[in-house]
Amino acid sequence: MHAVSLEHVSKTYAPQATGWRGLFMPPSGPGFQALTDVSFTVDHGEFFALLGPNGAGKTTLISVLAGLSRPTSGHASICGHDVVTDYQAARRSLGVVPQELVYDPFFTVRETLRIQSGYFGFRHNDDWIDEILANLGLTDKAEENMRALSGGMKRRVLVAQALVHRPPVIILDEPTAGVDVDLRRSLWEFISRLNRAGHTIMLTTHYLEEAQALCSRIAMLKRGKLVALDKTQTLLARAGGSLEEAFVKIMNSDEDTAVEVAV
Ligand SMILES: Nc1ncnc2c1ncn2[C@@H]1O[C@H](COP(=O)(O)OP(=O)(O)OP(=O)(O)O)[C@@H](O)[C@H]1O
Repeated sequence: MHAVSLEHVSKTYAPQATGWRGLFMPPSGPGFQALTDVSFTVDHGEFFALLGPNGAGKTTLISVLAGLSRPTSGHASICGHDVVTDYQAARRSLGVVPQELVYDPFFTVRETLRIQSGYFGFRHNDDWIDEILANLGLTDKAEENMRALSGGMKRRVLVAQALVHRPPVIILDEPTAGVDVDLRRSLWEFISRLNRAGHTIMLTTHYLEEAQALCSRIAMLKRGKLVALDKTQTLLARAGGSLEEAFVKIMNSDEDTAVEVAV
């Protein structure tokens, strides 16, 4: 049983109404295909990167795994639980750090984490909440209101929120976007520790040097298709340099289908 599994996953977004006609007529047209026949697996304990340029489909894929968006076809599962037919078990096995800073401005950090714990049925979770706060450098912010935190601090809370139910699989969607060097370091230290403790980590980032340093295997999406999947070292050896060179080479390849896929 894999930590994450995607089998022939495609996702087409429904057509959007545009212009003034949209006020009177239902949207028509083929919709937008954000993912096309994506298949891969991530094993337990892996530190895995999902890379791709803006609009490649990374967030869409994460939304499918988190049960926020239904695949148009294909199947996805977390720790063997189908994200559609066994949603609750799949969601309990997964912690997601979203790309956007979403938070309720009326609660303190601790209240936010208690509420999140409650969603997963954890009532007396303060010991674990304190441990997460300490590891993310948030202990002295615990009683502060969310709206009073800086952007980087809010991002730390998003990471904390994803961890309250001790999920075996953690997905981070660009966790270090707009984050200072100090937080970036402490964040990666903490995430690496979670990985060493057995958690499976899947991350998207535009900082390729982070993926190169942290991840043992890398997948690349281009216009919704999987175009590379291999061990980091193998990708580097093929490109003869850095991950950035490998990325640019693969993204500029005319091939629209998988070019370097190895499992
Ligand atoms: N709800 C939606 N309705 C229609 N199209 C959408 C929707 N969400 C995303 N898309 C489109 O799907 C494509 C993939 O978007 P997605 O956010 O998954 O890309 P991404 O790889 O995460 O990009 P980024 O690196 O910029 O975050 C984009 O062209 C986007 O405009």
